[in-house]
Amino acid sequence: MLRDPSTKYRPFPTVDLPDRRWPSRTITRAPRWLSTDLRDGNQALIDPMDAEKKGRLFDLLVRVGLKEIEVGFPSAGATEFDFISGLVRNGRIPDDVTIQVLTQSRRDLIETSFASLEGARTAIVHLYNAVSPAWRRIVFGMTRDEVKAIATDGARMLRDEAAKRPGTDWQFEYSPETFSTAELDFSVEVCAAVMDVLRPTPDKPLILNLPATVEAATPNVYADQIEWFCRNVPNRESVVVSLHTHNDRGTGVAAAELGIMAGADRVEGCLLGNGERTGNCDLVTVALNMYTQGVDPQLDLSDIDALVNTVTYCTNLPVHPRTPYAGDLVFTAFSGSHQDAIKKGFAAREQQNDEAWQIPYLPIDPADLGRSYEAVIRVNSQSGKGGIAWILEQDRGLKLPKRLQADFSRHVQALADATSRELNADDIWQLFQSTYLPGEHDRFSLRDYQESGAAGDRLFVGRVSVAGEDRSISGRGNGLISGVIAAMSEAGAPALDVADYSEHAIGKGADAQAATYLECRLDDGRTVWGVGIDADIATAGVRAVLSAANRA
Ligand SMILES: CC(=O)SCCNC(=O)CCNC(=O)[C@H](O)C(C)(C)COP(=O)(O)OP(=O)(O)OC[C@H]1O[C@@H](n2cnc3c(N)ncnc32)[C@H](O)[C@@H]1OP(=O)(O)O
Ligand SMILES: CC(C)C(=O)C(=O)O
Repeated sequence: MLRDPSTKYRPFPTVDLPDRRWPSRTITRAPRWLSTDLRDGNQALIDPMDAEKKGRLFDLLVRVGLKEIEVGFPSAGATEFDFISGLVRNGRIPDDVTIQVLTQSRRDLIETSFASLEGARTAIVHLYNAVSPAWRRIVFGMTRDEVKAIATDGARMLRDEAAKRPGTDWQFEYSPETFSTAELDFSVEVCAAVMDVLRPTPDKPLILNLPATVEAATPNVYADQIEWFCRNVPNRESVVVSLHTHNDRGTGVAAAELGIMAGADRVEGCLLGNGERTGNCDLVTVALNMYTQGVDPQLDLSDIDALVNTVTYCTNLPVHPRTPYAGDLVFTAFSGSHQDAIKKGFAAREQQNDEAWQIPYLPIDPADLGRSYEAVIRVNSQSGKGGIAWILEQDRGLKLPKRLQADFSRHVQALADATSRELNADDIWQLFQSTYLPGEHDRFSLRDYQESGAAGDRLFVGRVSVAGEDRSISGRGNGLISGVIAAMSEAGAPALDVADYSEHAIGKGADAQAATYLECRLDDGRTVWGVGIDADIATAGVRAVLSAANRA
């Protein structure tokens, strides 16, 4: 890298718009969406989609609720042409969906584009040519007027081809490609010239699509450009202002959002942000960002995993696990303080009277996207007691008292450090069992027992195995637990002083079990926990005493 990058790269000029209004606006309704997955997305793939994949993706886009779908570049070749004409011929386009195709401003390509749409009920033909100084000089070697003529010549060809096919309801889109790096007044001049040819009206508007073909500035600059354009384009009421951002600086979504605030009506992009280089605007993210502000995006993203599966199958591109909303890990917390807050959030939600979503660290309810709460908390060496307790509660129905959570989390931490890997629910359950529940290496294990007596004076008589040898023991107490503790001293267990006791049911009905948690102090000042789980609540208590005795 250069020590002084200014010798090679220049700062992007700002727009002179001191009375800009977009910064104080908010997004209050969904824009018109145009999916270009099958065109801009497709042209950026290592292996462009075949007809089967294009068909699958088309069906997904329809299911999601996209009403305008750019289905390809018909003049690119037979695969494209046949797919598009096949959609039309085979009646695969729902009545409320309009397909769109892209073409350069060349007669043969425009004729091919119209031919691919033969018989369509309605269609949008999208014409483009680059207008910025660099493209004028480098790509076309043309003056401003010559570049404007590419656009107007193309517009005339669209008009004439459409006139030959009155059976189709034609709409037109014009993109001054490289808009965001062109002079604003020149973009307006070219668009106005195209409008002069196509003569749009408020009832039959022209879509003027303003691409950040290569993202070159902060998104506020793009918003200024859009607001400036909206103010200066003639007959604004006869124009649908459309945005087409790319993500070269990582702000394609932000630019689209600010562009909507700046007055645009329509947004082009791809599901999950596929597209040239770093991608197009990610429509899923823009839509769900709106959703989290309480605005209906008018897209159905309620099965995000199915969407991801289809998109990855069709594009053969992976989705990064941290991709907003759609990545595998975006609803998962590994770190202790996040887990603690999420767990508390869910507990608080149970007490809440309304539906308002306020779970720390989760900007959206995973369930709204068809995701379960299972993966919300996962455990590794960064995790804390709250997360571990959550997993035991979700997976096993155990509601550990707080100090037991802390006790157990030390064991989990030691295992996570020793293994240097994530611990799944099974690992955690096995560790819990080997730490607190009966096992073959226990000194004390319960064979059978009986209890008798009245309230306040209970007699426990039982048989326990002590280091492999069966012993009969008995003890009295004002309750069963104290009776067992008294009996266990006959078996050689250390004195246990109960500091805390709690119990709860696990599950419901005939299969329900009970869990008992016992915190005991020892004579030497240490604290040990005992846990008992049994179908019978009294037996769960007895097991908890033996568990504590074993751990003592
Ligand atoms: C920003 C975007 O994403 S634009 C969309 C880009 N998508 C694609 O290119 C995918 C499909 N493209 C293709 O299949 C082919 O490129 C085709 C069929 C369009 C054209 O192929 P070819 O005729 O072989 O030419 P090629 O792609 O090299 O085009 C370059 C020529 O088109 C000219 N050109 C570029 N854009 C335009 C335009 N919008 N209108 C008219 N001419 C144009 C160039 O100046 C160049 O002309 P030259 O040969 O006189 O120098
Ligand atoms: C053709 C236009 C809309 C385009 O894809 C771009 O500029 O990125």
